Amino acid sequence: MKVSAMAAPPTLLTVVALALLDDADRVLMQRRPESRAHGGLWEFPGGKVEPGEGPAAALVREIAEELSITIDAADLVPLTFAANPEREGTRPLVLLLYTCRRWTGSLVPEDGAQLQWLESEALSALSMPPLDVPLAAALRRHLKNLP
Ligand SMILES: Nc1nc2c([nH]c(=O)n2[C@H]2C[C@H](O)[C@@H](COP(=O)(O)OP(=O)(O)OP(=O)(O)O)O2)c(=O)[nH]1
Repeated sequence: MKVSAMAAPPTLLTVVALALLDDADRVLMQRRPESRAHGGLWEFPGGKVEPGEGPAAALVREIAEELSITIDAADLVPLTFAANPEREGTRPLVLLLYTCRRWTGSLVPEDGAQLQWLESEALSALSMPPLDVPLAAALRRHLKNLP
């Protein structure tokens, strides 16, 4: 097929997510407002990278918006990623997970959202959006020094 006859390919959507860790290796999880997509599910806070934005800058911005705290891009450590199944007609998406152990300010959830600090063992009991599930499993392995 000629390129001109093909529909414009959907561009990759990059989404960033944060495992914010406290001194006891607990992770902060966020329950999405009921009214939104994936409403009521627990996820790593974060969101979409805007055009022209880098992933670390996007995460700093999303965390300020969602949790009302300040993190420094220099404190972000990439951990792993997840991707949706690549199917024709579906926009490809990658979800990049970073860890961070430093922040300033007090945690305040967004309207309708809830926040909870959890031991990594407790993550598997949460209802999560599909791509957060493998991220949580990788975080648990990382925190337990497992392969
Ligand atoms: N965390 C997470 N995000 C996912 C998954 N699957 C999936 O399509 N997404 C998409 C939904 C959103 O477009 C984006 C997450 O960004 P976001 O948290 O800012 O989403 P949102 O609902 O607030 O924004 P919007 O899409 O309504 O504009 O990633 C998943 O399994 N986990």
